[in-house]
Amino acid sequence: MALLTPEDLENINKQLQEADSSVRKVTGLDIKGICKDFYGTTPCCEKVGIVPVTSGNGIIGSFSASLHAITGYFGFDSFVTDMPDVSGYYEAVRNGAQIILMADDNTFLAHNLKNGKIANNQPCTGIIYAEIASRHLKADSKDVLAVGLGKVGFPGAAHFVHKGFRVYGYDADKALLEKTVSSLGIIPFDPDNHSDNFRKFSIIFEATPCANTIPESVISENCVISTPGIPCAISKELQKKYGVELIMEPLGIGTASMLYSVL
Ligand SMILES: NC(=O)C1=CN([C@@H]2O[C@H](COP(=O)(O)OP(=O)(O)OC[C@H]3O[C@@H](n4cnc5c(N)ncnc54)[C@H](O)[C@@H]3O)[C@@H](O)[C@H]2O)C=CC1
Ligand SMILES: N[C@@H](CCCCNC(=O)[C@H]1CCC=N1)C(=O)O
Ligand SMILES: [Mg+2]
Repeated sequence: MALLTPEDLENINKQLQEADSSVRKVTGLDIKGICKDFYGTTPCCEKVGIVPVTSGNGIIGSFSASLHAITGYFGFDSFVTDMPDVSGYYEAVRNGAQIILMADDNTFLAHNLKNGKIANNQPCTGIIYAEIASRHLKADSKDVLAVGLGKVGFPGAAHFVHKGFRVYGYDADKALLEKTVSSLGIIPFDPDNHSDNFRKFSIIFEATPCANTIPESVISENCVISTPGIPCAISKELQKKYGVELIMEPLGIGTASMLYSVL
């Protein structure tokens, strides 16, 4: 399980603002606009209780504080409980939380106590990053390259398929790639050796825990790389050389997707 580090979360407000302006450039809408349009919901000051959780690797420095900043950015009224775990959950409900946000090492959830809706960060992240990329105003075709088909990547690839895109997919885990090819009907495509069907993409989606997974050969001018994967899927040089519009942010876009999906 790739866990966030406090370094990933530094200047979360700045990272969120920069990601928002990239989303606006690519789609003409900001993150709020995408979430509103996609989920058909809008926040009206729901109270969000953020509960730190000590299990497993324990509390991640600035994780709760980052969620507090993120929920505020999207117009929610939020608080972090003083206590963690069960006591924190009790404190959140007693203090009027309508939505609970909490994460252990495997699951990061949003639970709306009023309507019973619950969301998981992994599919919500894959789907919203795919949704953003699918709205690339200057896409040259409906072809998409999706690298990394795990708990975040698979739902993202599935979303592109449901939206009628032609998905070329790759995962280092051959068995997983095979499973995904048969279940989603995507086209297997290894970006590192594709001499047979050489091609470039204007929409690329990446969800792996590895750096530099997108080689120069598949990048087209002014392409969009929508990547929740940490660390970054391409080098700064390649990003500059091809005028790549990078949609990448460590926590906020996925959290917004979770929140809008439970309203
Ligand atoms: N930005 C955000 O909001 C979020 C980011 N993440 C990050 O997304 C990444 C993926 O998370 P999960 O899907 O939960 O992990 P996962 O382990 O379920 O999936 C990762 C997949 O990438 C594949 N992979 C690894 N190296 C590869 C390579 N070099 N080329 C192609 N495929 C490769 C693995 O075989 C695996 O199937 C992690 O870095 C995680 O930290 C996760 C949640 C939210
Ligand atoms: N229990 C800790 C939080 C652990 C979060 C682990 N999950 C991740 O790092 C996922 C969530 C989005 C990206 N990666 C705390 O309450 O401080
Ligand atoms: Mg995010």
